[in-house]
Amino acid sequence: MAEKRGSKKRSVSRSKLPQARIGVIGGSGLYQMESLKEVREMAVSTPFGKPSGKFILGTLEGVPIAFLARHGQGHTLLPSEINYRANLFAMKKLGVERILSVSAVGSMKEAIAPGHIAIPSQFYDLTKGRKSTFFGQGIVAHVSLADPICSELAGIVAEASEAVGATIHRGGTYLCMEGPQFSTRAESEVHRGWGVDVIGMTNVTEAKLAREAEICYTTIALATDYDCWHVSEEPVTVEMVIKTLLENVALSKKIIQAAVVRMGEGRRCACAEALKHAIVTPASAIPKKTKADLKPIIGKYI
Ligand SMILES: CSC[C@H]1O[C@H](OP(=O)(O)O)[C@H](O)[C@@H]1O
Ligand SMILES: Nc1ncnc2[nH]cnc12
Repeated sequence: MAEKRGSKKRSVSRSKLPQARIGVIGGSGLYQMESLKEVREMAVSTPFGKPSGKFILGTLEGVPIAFLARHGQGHTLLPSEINYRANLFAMKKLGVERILSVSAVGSMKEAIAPGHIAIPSQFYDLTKGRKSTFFGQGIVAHVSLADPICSELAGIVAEASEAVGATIHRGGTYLCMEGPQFSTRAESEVHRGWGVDVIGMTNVTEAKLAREAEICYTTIALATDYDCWHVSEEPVTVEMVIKTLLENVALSKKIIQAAVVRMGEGRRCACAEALKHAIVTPASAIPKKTKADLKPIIGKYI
């Protein structure tokens, strides 16, 4: 069922959209979730343009899920081409409260071997000028990003990962580069010197927008390679990444399933109220159109 816009078409209001509690963003190698039941596809419109593709809505262990492949179903979008704002806004519109983000990453530490799962707690942003805020257009807000990952959700994922037999690394820093090229050896050495744990090209932008949308966010990062710093490994190639991904995609699906059954209904974390003291602009000064566009995000505060 596609959501329609325009004067001649009937628009579907947010309250009529099926409300999914958990969002799953699939990265490289994860384009669908066969275990979903009662599945249907939905195109969701946003004031920021089109998401990466149609959402797959369904249930997992009875819990409503919204799944989106961030690079598109055929992996047609570069990390820099992804419309992160549309993806996250659509998740909010669909009623998502928690996002599990599955990603391929390069490992910057010997101990994080290919095939291991990292659940980072921090990001370092080296992206270049991506659109990574919903604000502007007459409304100013500054959310806290000191702890960009929801520790409650990350804890659930860590427990779930261990339960399905994954080797996990809790905490650490995910450096998000712009890409699409992989790092030079010099960059890789510098990143290691900074104490970075894993490197990827997508997650920080999602985490920033999730926080603005008051959605809990955690990364399930599958280490696929040692980037290009490791003395006894060849520099990373797409072939290397895909091979490790294909060997481990079933593991990430098991982790998602085990995590979903461990999630209760309510949220005790601060993510749910991230905007409470963040909006600077008084409601009376926010342009009408901006208010209307951002209603799913700011509606409860203005
Ligand atoms: C296919 S290798 C590089 C590619 O893989 C990661 O994608 P994702 O985070 O969506 O799993 C990395 O960020 C790059 O986009
Ligand atoms: N080495 C690497 N650098 C950036 N993104 C990646 N995704 C998987 N491996 C990566």
